[in-house]
Amino acid sequence: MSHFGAMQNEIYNAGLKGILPDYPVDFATLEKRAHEALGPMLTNYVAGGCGDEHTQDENAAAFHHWGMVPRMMVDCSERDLSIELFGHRYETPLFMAPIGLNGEASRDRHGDMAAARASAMTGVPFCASTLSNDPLEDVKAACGDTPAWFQLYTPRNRELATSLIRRAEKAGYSALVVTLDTWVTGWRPRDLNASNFPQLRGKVLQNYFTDPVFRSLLAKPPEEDPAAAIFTWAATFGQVLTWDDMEWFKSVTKLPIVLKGICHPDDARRAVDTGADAIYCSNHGGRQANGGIATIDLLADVVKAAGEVPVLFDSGVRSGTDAVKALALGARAVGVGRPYTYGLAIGGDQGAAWVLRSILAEADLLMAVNGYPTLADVRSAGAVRTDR
Ligand SMILES: Cc1cc2nc3c(=O)[nH]c(=O)nc-3n(C[C@H](O)[C@H](O)[C@H](O)COP(=O)(O)O)c2cc1C
Ligand SMILES: O=C(O)C(=O)c1ccccc1
Repeated sequence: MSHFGAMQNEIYNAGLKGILPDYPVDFATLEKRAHEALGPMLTNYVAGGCGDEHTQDENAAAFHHWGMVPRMMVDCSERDLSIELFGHRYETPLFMAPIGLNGEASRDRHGDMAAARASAMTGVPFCASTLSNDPLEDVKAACGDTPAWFQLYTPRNRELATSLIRRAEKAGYSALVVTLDTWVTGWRPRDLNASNFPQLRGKVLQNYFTDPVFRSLLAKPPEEDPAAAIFTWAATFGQVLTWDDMEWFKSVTKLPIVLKGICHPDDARRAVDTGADAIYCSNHGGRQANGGIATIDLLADVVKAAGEVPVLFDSGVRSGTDAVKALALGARAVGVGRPYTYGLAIGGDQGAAWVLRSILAEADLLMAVNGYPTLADVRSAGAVRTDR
């Protein structure tokens, strides 16, 4: 039964002894502090989105036109925020979305390890990105007892793709999240104006540089000739996937397959028909396609089309309230993206864990005051669109 809301009393009680929190609990202050810590180049990359960033802004803003109706005289002195996914019971309905730049976000440049430790501390599962400053084996080990998932950017070279999948299986990841929406990078004015793309400067490529198949493609090891290794990475990075590829994924691994980037109900149905174990409704935080619709506004139709297949969600979640709204609209689990990376920037593992705990505390207390003791109650209460 949930204890997440207890963070509130801990903060007030510490205040009685004159101790203020080290980190903020609201997104606006968190973002401001993180941008100061990251500096302009990394801020451009993490905070930036595609085009004029309208889709990215809408992702967060659209939560405001969804509302929930409180219920009274319900015993919700205990709340249960646990969920079942891929045969495992998780204590929280959150997960840490894959963020390829975690490695660079923390001061020691081992932000993937710090994110993994935050996962171990909070029980919020970490979806480790293919793009990482530390190899996926080390990252998994740092997740402790909390299950972790591996996000795959499918290389054009299938032998390399297979090698990454085998490594993820061997390391003990319990799901494979295949990202569909980023075989080519969206048009990102902030990065373009600064002429800076971290991967092309050799950042976050350690999963490739430590891979035996990748290394076999090189004349010299990456340690000796990093420029050639980066060139080889760029040449193999972007594989366009089609529905026919599902057969290959199903043949190559027994891990549950999650398709990330699904926003259309027809695509959700196709994913189910071709054997996806979960659907991940996301527009990549508005970083890939501009001119899109806030993902939260598309979620309910994707959930309906997915039927019994669980739907994961991200894009624009900034608070516990946002998370509860996504759960009310049918998400099985809700991905926190930029907020935890900002936590890494201001306080490493402690900072990321603080952000996750704040979001959980707000969600728990919202369920308490709204009279929703379980996530089944949240879902049956639903969310109401207020602008129509
Ligand atoms: C800096 C950054 C790097 C990202 N890297 C990846 C990645 O490596 N793989 C992936 O599938 N998604 C990646 N994403 C997308 C996130 O998984 C998630 O969909 C997005 O952050 C959600 O939007 P939000 O953070 O605004 O809530 C990245 C997002 C950001 C901000
Ligand atoms: O920055 C991103 O959102 C991201 O995931 C990515 C990864 C590799 C190439 C381009 C974008």
